[in-house]
Amino acid sequence: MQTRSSTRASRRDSTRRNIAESKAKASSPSQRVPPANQAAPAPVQRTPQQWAKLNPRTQHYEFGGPVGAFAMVTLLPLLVLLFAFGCDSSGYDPLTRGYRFLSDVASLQFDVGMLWSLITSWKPMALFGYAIFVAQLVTFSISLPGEEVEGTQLRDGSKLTYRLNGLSVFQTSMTMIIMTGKNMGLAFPIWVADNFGHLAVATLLVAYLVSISVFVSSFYGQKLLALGGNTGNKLYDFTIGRELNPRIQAFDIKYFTELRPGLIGWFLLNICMALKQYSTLERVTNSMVLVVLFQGFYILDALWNEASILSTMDITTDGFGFMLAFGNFCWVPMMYSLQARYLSDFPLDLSYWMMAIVIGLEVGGYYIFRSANGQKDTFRQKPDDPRNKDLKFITTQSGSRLLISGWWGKARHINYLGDWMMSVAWCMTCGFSSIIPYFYCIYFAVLLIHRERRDDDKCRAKYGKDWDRYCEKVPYRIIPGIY
Ligand SMILES: NC(=O)C1=CN([C@@H]2O[C@H](COP(=O)(O)OP(=O)(O)OC[C@H]3O[C@@H](n4cnc5c(N)ncnc54)[C@H](OP(=O)(O)O)[C@@H]3O)[C@@H](O)[C@H]2O)C=CC1
Ligand SMILES: CC(C)=CCC[C@@H](C)[C@H]1CC=C2C3=C(CC[C@@]21C)[C@@]1(C)CC[C@H](O)C(C)(C)[C@@H]1CC3
Repeated sequence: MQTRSSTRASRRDSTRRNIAESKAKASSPSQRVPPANQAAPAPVQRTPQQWAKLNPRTQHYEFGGPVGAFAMVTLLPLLVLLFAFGCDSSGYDPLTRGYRFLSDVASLQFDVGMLWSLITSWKPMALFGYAIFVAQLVTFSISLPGEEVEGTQLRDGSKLTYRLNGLSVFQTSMTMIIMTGKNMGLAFPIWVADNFGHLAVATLLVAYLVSISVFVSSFYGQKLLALGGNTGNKLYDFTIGRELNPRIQAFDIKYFTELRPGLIGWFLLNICMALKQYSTLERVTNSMVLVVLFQGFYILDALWNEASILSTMDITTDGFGFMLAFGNFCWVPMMYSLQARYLSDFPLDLSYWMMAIVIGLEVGGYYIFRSANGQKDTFRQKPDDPRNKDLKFITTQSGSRLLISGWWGKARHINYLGDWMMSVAWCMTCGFSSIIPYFYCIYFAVLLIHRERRDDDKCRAKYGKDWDRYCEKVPYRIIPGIY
């Protein structure tokens, strides 16, 4: 497995090479690359006909079309609220292990009056606190220095520049939060844990606000739209994302959202849950230590390897709409912190056997996830690297090469398998008494299976017969020999 510093160095080399090549090639204005720290490139003037050609109408729906979009905008937020307010540990239910409200819903004893009383008792302080958190992340993302790198080439020929300062944003915001909350002692994490539902509403409001603003602004000025988010159906386009790279000058809203509020918010909530457990138990259980460490490591790994996100479909292909705004502002912090939350309500110490299984799954999953992603990155971005020398590949007509040995010869998305194994390890830290913490690995399996199909469609459209040739050589999608 390659080391983290060599991965970073390789990315830096390739980024510099990209910038140098782009500068040399910059024959048309759209290929010009701005110097580091400069605002967004000057927009190229095009006629309305040229824009219409560049932004063709989307002909195919994904995610169940407008009906699916409606469900996403309404049902997913309700699900978050259900988990946030419903996981009330004061009752008892064998399946949900004490999460009373959920069992009320399951047994159809749901009381609308109860929901109304929740809405009317909502605490605006939660929105105030969350808004300060997001404003702080925006301020640090804009002001802290970081390496300037280019993203992949867009279909208008241009390349956008991104500033990689995720780790310094993380460190600085954590320091600020610790300094601010220090005088409050455990009162701060206890407040956060006790007001989880109110915070969930706040994240939801911010997600709606950001996605509505971005959707409205996509109709003004000359904007590059996402190929999949320009159907003309407003609800669908709003949900999937109409504009490809909404920006305020050099500040890229999609890039910021993808790696800052969700991941850092998730980390912070986990720490608060661990401190809440400490406040009631006067110690932290081994299960809580494991889940906070594992997820913290996953989050830091994502920030450390920040540049790799530039080639994911979320950045290169998908527009920025409600789905990504909601996913990152609300879904990731509120739903991904479920295990730590559960363990703060129902403390549990794992047996040595269970710890060994959980650690084994985490280490094995991380090894597959990181080395598969790293192998593809090195192969694509540093072709001369000696680590590539034994790898077999096919060359496609588009010029891109597809690996057919190493990790990418075992299954077409072996990296998803590693990611999913980690998700199972996290859920297992909660033992087997309740099904609630297992929501995460079940949802994640659905997300990854669906994502693999979308990526397969994208690659078939891009590579045509070469993709079929690749699929013949690497027949499995995610699990070698099984699926
Ligand atoms: N925790 C979470 O909630 C989530 C985590 N993830 C994780 O994010 C990571 C990134 O995933 P994702 O963006 O889906 O995409 P991948 O990192 O799997 O990359 C897919 C792309 O890689 C290229 N490619 C495919 N096969 C080959 C090959 N054999 N050789 C070389 N290049 C190939 C293609 O792009 P090209 O057009 O360049 O050829 C393809 O579109 C994954 O590890 C995933 O587990 C994803 C979603 C949610
Ligand atoms: C239910 C719903 C609205 C789903 C929206 C999907 C999003 C939650 C996910 C889409 C792709 C994601 C990625 C990550 C988090 C979840 C979302 C936003 C990611 C940032 C997690 C950390 C990884 O290391 C990653 C950087 C590879 C990853 C990128 C994709």
